Amino acid sequence: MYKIPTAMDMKKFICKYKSVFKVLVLLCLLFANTNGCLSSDWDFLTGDLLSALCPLLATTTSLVSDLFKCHSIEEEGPISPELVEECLRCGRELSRAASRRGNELVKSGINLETSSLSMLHFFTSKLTEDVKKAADLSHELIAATKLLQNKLCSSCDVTPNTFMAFLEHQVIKVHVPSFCSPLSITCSNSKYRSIDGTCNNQKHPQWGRRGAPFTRIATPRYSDGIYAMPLARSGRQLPNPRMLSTRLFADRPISSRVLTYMNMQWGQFITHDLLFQQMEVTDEGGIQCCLGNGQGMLPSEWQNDKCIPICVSDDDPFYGYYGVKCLNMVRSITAPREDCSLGHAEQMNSVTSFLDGSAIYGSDKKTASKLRSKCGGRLRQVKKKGSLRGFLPSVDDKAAACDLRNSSEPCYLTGDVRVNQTPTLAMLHTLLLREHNRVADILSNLNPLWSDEKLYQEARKIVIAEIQHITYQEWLPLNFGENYLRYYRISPSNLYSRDYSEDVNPGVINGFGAGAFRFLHSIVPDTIMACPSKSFDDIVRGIVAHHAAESDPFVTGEISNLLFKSHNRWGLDLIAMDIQRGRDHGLASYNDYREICGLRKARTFQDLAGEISQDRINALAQLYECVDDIDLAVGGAMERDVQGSILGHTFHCIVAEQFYRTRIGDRFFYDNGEMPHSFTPDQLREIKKTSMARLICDNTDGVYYVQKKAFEVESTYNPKYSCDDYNSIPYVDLTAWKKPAFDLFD
Ligand code: HEM
Ligand SMILES: [Ca+2]
Repeated sequence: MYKIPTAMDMKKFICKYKSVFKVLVLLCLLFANTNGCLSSDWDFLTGDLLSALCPLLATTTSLVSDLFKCHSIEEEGPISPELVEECLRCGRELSRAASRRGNELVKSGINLETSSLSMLHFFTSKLTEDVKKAADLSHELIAATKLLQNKLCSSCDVTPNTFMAFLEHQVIKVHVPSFCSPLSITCSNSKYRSIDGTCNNQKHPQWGRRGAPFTRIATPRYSDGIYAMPLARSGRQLPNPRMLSTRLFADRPISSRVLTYMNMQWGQFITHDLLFQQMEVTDEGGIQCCLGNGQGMLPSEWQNDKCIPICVSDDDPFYGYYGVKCLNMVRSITAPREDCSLGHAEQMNSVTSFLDGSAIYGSDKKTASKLRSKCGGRLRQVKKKGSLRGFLPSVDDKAAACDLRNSSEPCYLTGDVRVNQTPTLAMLHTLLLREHNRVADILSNLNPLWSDEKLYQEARKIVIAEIQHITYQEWLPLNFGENYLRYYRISPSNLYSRDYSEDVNPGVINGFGAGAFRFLHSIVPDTIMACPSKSFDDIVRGIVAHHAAESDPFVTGEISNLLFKSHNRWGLDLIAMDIQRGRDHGLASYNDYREICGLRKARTFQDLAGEISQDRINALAQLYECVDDIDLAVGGAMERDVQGSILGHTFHCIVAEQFYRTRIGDRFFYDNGEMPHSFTPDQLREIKKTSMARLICDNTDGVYYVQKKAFEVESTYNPKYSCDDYNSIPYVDLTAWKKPAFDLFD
């Protein structure tokens, strides 16, 4: 049933690294005493519940008490299957007790009622049933790992880190179906992508699917090796995220000279296609970690174990004025590992990792079906007076999904619940909804006998190809430079590419979603366009005329003080949240990522001089105790830009790696040739004519002129052209999709 490591295995392993252990033991002892304000409530739970729930594990006599002594290894038996099973059973009990406790806390009045409405919506975002089930299972496995660690480490010279290294080498597979069994997926030979991303990779059908754990390129730095928030090398707390935000990311938004607001908007849109890190919620509602109106931290006995609030100091330059001392923050949901093994926590991606239009079409079958009109291959849309084109449909229960002042305000339904974050994001969703229906109508005219299903799938395939083309042909080279595309061999090909590899995991890298890509929060301009009185076309015109902010460590107060404030006077700090989120996910340090990205690992702050300016090095040295402590989100943001890119070396490398995997690991990538689902050469040539400007021209009523490069501001080098000028803004002719009448069922 189990692949159980033997005591001998463990002893050999421990003995091999004995000298290292002695040093680590000291660190381990330090860790044990420095949990402080950021610890999860593990101690509380184990203290109170363990002896009641798990008498076997609570006893002080260890079943494997002599395991780590380095003599007479031959006499030792294997770690008993009973121990592992007992850890699993208790892990389940403990995590269920923790979730019951979470529900009770909300029911007893510790809820988010006093937050602004939009903040409340943010923290109460519901999990679908299957996502919740997987998240619950991962809690059980994490708790079981922790119990095993406690048991094995309690009476011996072993630290959390060495325990994890041991697990890594001797993975304890849990093949007890009642606890966890690896997904078994049967794939058909479909010509189209599945909605949930399964079966894209035929060798690893689970890769890139909705609900998959994020992939890692660096070992995590949880302080207990498993799930506890990271600490500084010294064992003390890492610097406060809000302090880092105010000291290093000044509120001084500088306009980008070249990039439009649309460039920022596309970035957020493709982010939402690639990943979604949902937060833990209870069955009774969102988790509150602060005293009602942020005036302080809840005492630990009232805090949910998933709380990771951000403390704010009394002299904070903004919140100090309002007496705010605590910003709510809750841990991301976690996923079981692909093989169900015990080990450190992995966070869950609750959308498909592929760049596959999941934000438009949904990542699960139920949502996908709800979004379809079931006629002519179209998506559901609503009509408005005075406009020939459709708009996004509304959710059934608007008040539950949106922050509304009155019920006539919109609250949209799309493939992604984050659509309502800003009006300009909803605008982009609308453009793509219209594009789908426009394409479906043309295909239907060309092939009147095609079924709704065939039209939907073909239109979806074309729209996804357009999204991929715009991203890889226009957006990536503009933001990260042509060199980067060449270096990673993902430059647009003349026609087909043949680079698909079923050995490349298309999953989203944890350090990309919880670190590197979030740096682009700095290009959010200070006026987030929120003008419901403007017409749709006005918003589109505005978005290609307005500038994005410069990509630098200066960010607008709109997101560093006022996020989700709605009618309140203060909101959240997205920069502090990005830093705290990186810690929540146990992301390796900036220094570790430097090394992965080919730079020399810094031993002193001064070693950063090649990438970071002296004044920023000085600021970092004042805030962090040790160069190894620097968070990825902070160190990466301080680096000078790589030539031709809006990112510094380390972020650039992580982002490049991600877009490489997103392309090479996607069997359905639009220009893959010689596959049963590949576009014909005529079709692909047409797809490659598309552009952001064309997408705007084809899906608005009254936008007649657009600059050719819509992600760049208008200039003499990038002038506006008429939408009717098909030479300057080429048009995608779909006649290549006309099939002979007998060709109905391919
Ligand atoms: C108006 C603009 C934007 C707003 C208001 C916004 C807001 C947010 C919020 C509230 C989160 C969740 C934070 C957390 O709980 O940890 C988030 C996550 C994220 N944002 Fe943004 N964002 C914006 C634009 C962008 C842009 C332009 C990019 C990149 C090009 C970006 C990349 C990300 C990434 C990678 C995540 C993590 C994925 C997720 O779970 O959503 N965001 N953003
Ligand atoms: Ca996706």
